[in-house]
Amino acid sequence: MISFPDALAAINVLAKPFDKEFCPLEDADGRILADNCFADRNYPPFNRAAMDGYAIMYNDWENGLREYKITEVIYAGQASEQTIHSGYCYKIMTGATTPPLATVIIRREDSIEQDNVVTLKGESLKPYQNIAREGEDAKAGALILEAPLRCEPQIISLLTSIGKTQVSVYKLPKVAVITTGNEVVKPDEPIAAFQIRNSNQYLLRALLKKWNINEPVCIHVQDNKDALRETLQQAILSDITIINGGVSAGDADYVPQILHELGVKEIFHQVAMRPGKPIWTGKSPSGGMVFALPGNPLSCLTTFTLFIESYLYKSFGFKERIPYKLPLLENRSKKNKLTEFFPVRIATEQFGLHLVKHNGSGDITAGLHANGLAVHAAEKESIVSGEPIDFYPFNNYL
Ligand SMILES: Nc1nc2c(c(=O)[nH]1)N[C@H]1C(S)=C(S)[C@@H](COP(=O)(O)OP(=O)(O)OC[C@H]3O[C@@H](n4cnc5c(N)ncnc54)[C@H](O)[C@@H]3O)O[C@H]1N2
Ligand code: MOO
Repeated sequence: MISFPDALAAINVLAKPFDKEFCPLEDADGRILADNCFADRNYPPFNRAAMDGYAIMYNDWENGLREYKITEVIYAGQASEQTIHSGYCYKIMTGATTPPLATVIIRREDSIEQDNVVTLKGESLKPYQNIAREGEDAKAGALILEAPLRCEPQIISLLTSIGKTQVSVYKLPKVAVITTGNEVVKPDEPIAAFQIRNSNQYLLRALLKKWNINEPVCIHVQDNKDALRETLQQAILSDITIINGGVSAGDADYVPQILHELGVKEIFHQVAMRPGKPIWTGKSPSGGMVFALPGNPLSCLTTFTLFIESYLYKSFGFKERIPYKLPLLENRSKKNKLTEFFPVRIATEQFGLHLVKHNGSGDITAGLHANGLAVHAAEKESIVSGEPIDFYPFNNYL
C-alpha cells in the first residue's frame, strides 16, 4: 500500500495548468486569475484630497499666515481652473484633485470660514498632509496582481480600478460526480430505516462550488455492474470524474474493476491513511483524472480536501499546496502505522487547534464544528499537547 506522502506526490506530478480564457469582470468572482495585471496609470492618478477642508501652499503656513481667501471650490470629479497665490486657498472636498501649487490640506473642523475667508487653527502640519500623492499606491506599469490569484471581492475591486473589463482566468474543468449504492436515496424521497440520504453528492457539489465549478454532472447509480459501467463510460470523458462509494472490499464494490475494464489506468488504490484508505485514483483514456472516494462522509470530505483540492490547486496554476503548522492543544495517540487525519477546530483563546470529538468516518456530525483537518504522521505514536502539526484548513484556496 502506498504511503500518504507518496500518493499526494503522484497526484501533484500529474496536475498541469488548465487552459486560459477571458471572462467578463461581472463573472470573475471566485475564478482564478491566470495572467499578471499591471497598473494602467499612477494610483492615485492625481494628488487626491483625503479630507474635506482647505488646500493651501505649505510655505504660507510656515510663514505664519493663518487667514486665507477662498479662490475656488473644488468638488470630486472636477478639475480646478484657478491658480492660487500667497494668502489664498481652495475649498476642497474629499476625493477631489488637489492643484499642483497646493501642498497641504487643513481639515474643515480645524478652521473657521466666514464671508469667503478662512481662519486656520491646526497646530503642527507637515507638507502634503491630508493629500494622497499621485502614484504613492502604485506607479503606472507596476505589477499589481500576480497570478495565480483567486478573485476574492477585494481583487474584483482592484481589477475594476485598473480597468479590466475582461479578466484572464483559468478555464473550469468539466466534472462528473457519480455516487453509488442501493441504500442511498435523494434528499426529497421517502426514506426507509435502512436507507440514507445522498449527502455526499451535495457535499461534493458544495466543495466544487468553492472553486466556481458550479454545474458538475451529478448521477446516482445503484450497485449494478451494467448500470455502473454504462454511467462511468460516459463520465470518464470529463476532465475530472469523482466517484463515491463502492471502492472497498464488499461484494458490491465494483468500482475499481469496472474502471480497469474501461481502460482507466490506475495511479494507486488504497493509501496508508485513515480515513480514506480505500481511495482509488486513475487516468482515463481521454486524459481525465478519476478519483474514486470512499463512501463514509468524513472519508469523502478528507480525500477531496487532500487529493482533489491539491490537484485543483496545481491545475489552477498554484504551486504545490503546503499545510499550515499549528500546535495541537491536546494529547493524541494512535497504535497503527497509518497517516491519520482528524477534524480540528481553531482555538479562539490561544493559538492552536482543538480536537473535534466524533465517532469515526461514518459520523455525519464529524465535520460540524471543524475548521479543517490535522495530520497525525504515520510514524508517530503520540502527539504531545503544544506540538506543532500539519493543518489543512477547509475553504482555503491560497
Ligand atoms: N473488509 C473491509 N471493509 C471495509 C474496508 C476495508 O478496508 N476492508 N474499508 C472501510 C473503509 S475505511 C471505508 S471508508 C468504507 C468505504 O467503503 P466504500 O467506499 O466501498 O463505500 P460504501 O461501502 O459504498 O459506503 C461506505 C459508507 O458510506 C455510506 N455512503 C455511501 N455513499 C454515500 C453517499 N452518497 N452519501 C452518504 N453516505 C454514503 C454508505 O452507506 C456506507 O455506510 O469501507 C469500509 N469497509
Ligand atoms: O476511509 Mo474509512 O473512513 O477509514 O472508514
